[in-house]
Amino acid sequence: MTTQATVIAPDLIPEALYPTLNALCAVSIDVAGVIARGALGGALAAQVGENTDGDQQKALDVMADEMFEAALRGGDVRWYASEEQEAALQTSETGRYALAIDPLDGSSNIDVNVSIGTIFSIFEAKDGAEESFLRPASEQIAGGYILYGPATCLVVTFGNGTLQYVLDPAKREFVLVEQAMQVPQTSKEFAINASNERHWTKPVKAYIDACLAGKDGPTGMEHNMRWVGSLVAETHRILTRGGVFLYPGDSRPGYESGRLRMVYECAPIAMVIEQAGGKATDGATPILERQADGLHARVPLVFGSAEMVQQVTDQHVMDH
Ligand SMILES: O=P(O)(O)OC[C@H]1O[C@](O)(COP(=O)(O)O)[C@@H](O)[C@@H]1O
Ligand SMILES: [Mg+2]
Ligand SMILES: [Mg+2]
Repeated sequence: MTTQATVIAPDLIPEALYPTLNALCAVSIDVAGVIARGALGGALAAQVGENTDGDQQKALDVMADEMFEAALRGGDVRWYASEEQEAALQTSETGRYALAIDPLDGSSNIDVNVSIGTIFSIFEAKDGAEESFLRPASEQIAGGYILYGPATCLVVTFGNGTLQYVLDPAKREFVLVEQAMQVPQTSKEFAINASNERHWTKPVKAYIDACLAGKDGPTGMEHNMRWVGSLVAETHRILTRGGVFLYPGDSRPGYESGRLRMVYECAPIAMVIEQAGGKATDGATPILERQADGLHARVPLVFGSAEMVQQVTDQHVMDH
């Protein structure tokens, strides 16, 4: 596999982070290549194990993790924390950064040819692995994702707006297409796994009931629903045309804090969304004010158009 990529418009990327971002991009092009070959590349969705969270590990989850870890070794990343590995690894003696990654997000969509992605979060490294990641999400210095869809895109923020790059596969170049993505302030679209309805809390049920009531309800407008099952794809849709996404805590055992993990899913998605003028909360508190108490800790996630996220918060406040 090649390890070269070029990210165009490097002036928008902090110079010290460029090599790390470039390494992520190079691997993502190879991952995109594997995904594009689908079944021709073997059984990518075959179950090969279980991760710490009890999730099935698919062949592509493990392959992507190995590819990112190998490419980052010996570079500027001192601590590497992955969804697919129980503990963080030291990948260099002196590297300046701590990088957390969901190497393959949306695993249940691998075998159905639906968009999947990679999510990453970067902090300045501290002396220990855990202290590098278990800190307020507002201390991230970069957050982003790569979406493996009909087009492969990189969406990233360094704390100064949200940038979008699209891969030109023939040239192995990520080309800047948007310098300041903006989440529309409101929308008609909501995203939630409705099969969990009977387990929801009162405020979540009240908010979704209001959406379902359409123009006869308190919002006075019709709504539409989407659920892809890949957080990266939902985020990209919401960044592009607005909407709200909810993965709340519910009453299923193990789902008290929802399904999504703070360090390598919720924190970077929250940073990308907030930098684009949207909001991301746990239902009440901004995700960027929260800090995980474990590498794989979960947190309820509500994000998207500012007005819609505020309505969910209002429901939670009313319920107290
Ligand atoms: O299975 P559900 O309840 O629809 O959950 C879907 C969510 O789980 C995830 O697949 C979890 O991520 P992984 O695939 O990385 O484990 C998200 O991408 C998605 O939003
Ligand atoms: Mg994920
Ligand atoms: Mg994953």
